[in-house]
Formats: sequence, structure tokens, C-alpha cells
Amino acid sequence: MGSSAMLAEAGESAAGVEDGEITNKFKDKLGKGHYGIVFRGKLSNEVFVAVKVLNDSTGNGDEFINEVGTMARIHHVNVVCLVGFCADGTRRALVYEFLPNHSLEKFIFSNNQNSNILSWEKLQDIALGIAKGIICIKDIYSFGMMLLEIVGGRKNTGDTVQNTSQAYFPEWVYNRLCQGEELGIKAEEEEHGRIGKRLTVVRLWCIQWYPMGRHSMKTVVQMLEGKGDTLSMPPNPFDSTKPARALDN
Ligand SMILES: Nc1ncnc2c1ncn2[C@@H]1O[C@H](COP(=O)(O)OP(=O)(O)OP(=O)(O)O)[C@@H](O)[C@H]1O
Repeated sequence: MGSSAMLAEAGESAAGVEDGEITNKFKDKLGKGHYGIVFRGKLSNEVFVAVKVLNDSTGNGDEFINEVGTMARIHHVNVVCLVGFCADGTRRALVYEFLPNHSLEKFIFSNNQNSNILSWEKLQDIALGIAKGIICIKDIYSFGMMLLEIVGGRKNTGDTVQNTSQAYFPEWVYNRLCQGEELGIKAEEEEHGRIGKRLTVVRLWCIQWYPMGRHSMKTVVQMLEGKGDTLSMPPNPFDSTKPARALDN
């Protein structure tokens, strides 16, 4: 299957992932995502890596190999670099460069109101950086869901949001926007309110029911950069009756 090709480039073998040599027998768990558990590891050249051991998978692995192929072609400063992978029957693992600064999640969902809270400008920069990074995997929907977490994860304390979880519901957000009502975005400055609204509108464009109704990542980048008159109101994302067409150039 050629599963060790990339690791070989890094001077490693797939067996080193499987038998836990790279991860010191899977001792140091970094976290858990939807697709598996991530362990800290070290290659023989002393380079730290993060090894994501995927949940039990089915199928013959073609999809996995295709996915790896796509990820391996992405080289962007804003996207974590895939160092290698391992595929042995249904056991699969991905090896990434190790990122020491924790995940975005930690900063978005921090319980401490005073520390680790990212400014709206920073959040916008991060969203833009990610959009530029994935401009060629075109996963617009996932990007929209991530924006949902970025905006909704902020502590919304305005009177308009009785229940902070409302900010997570795109339908609620969409209706408020249509009625020109406040989104309950906590913003001390007018500009911050504008950024919050911009991120919200972009995310609604990204999660349109029909893929053809979603904006391209190129347009998303322009919207996030605030270029031109690109911040038009999207159709109702949940209206599955009429396929909307995005107004991309
Ligand atoms: N390259 C990495 N370097 C350091 N830590 C990582 C790395 N990748 C993942 N982690 C840690 O492992 C955790 C789980 O990551 P994972 O990519 O599996 O899921 P996620 O990004 O949280 O969400 P999702 O499952 O939706 O992709 C992260 O929150 C982070 O703490």
C-alpha cells in the first residue's frame, strides 16, 4: 500500500507508529477529536510529532489513502503539515508535525473570562488564515462550522441573548440578521461588532443547504478581508426547497 512512503522520507517506518515506538507506547495523550485520539511522539531525528490514531475504520482504505494524498499536497503555513501515515488493515494513523501552542479550541472555550480570550481582530485573522490555508480542499461547510464555534464560543453576555447557546443555532442567527436585530455579540467597540457580524454572515454562506449555494473559498477570503461589496445577506441556509446560487464572480 506504500503506507510508509512519507514516513520514510522523514527517516521513519510505519511499524514505528504501529508498535508505539514513536509515541513511547502511546503514553502521552494530547487530546481526542471526532476521528480519533492524538498522542505526542518523537521521530528518531528528535522531531516531535502528533500521531492521530483513527477510530476503527471500515472499508478497504481507498478513501483514507485518497484523503492522505490530498492532505500531503497541501503545504501552507496555516495548515498543519502531514508527516506520514500508517495503514494496516483497519488500523490507521496520521502523523502530523507537533504544534506546541495548543488548539484553537482552548482559546475559544476558555472558562477563564480574563485570560486566553482572543480579540475579535485576532479571531478574524485566524479565520482568514485558515480560509487561505484550505483554499484548495474546498471544504466550505466544515469551515462554516468552525466559524460557528469561533463566533458562538465567545462569551455572549448581552441582554439579547438570554441563553448563550442560542448563538450556536444558525437559524436563530439568520432570523435575527433578517430582522436587523442584535446578534448578542459581546463587543466593546463598534469595529468588533462589525467583525462579529462579518464572521457570522460568512458562516451562513458556508453552510448553505445546497453545496452550489455556498460561496467559494476565494470569495470567503475576500469577504473576510472586507474587500468590495461582498457582504451580501445569504439566503436561509436551511431552505432545501430552492437551490440557491452563490453570487461568486
Ligand atoms: N499537530 C498537533 N500538535 C499538537 N497537538 C495536537 C495536534 N493535532 C491535534 N492535537 C491535539 O489533539 C486534540 C484533538 O485533535 P483532533 O485533530 O483529533 O480533533 P479536533 O481538531 O479537536 O477536532 P475534529 O475531530 O473535529 O477534527 C486537539 O485538540 C489538540 O489538543
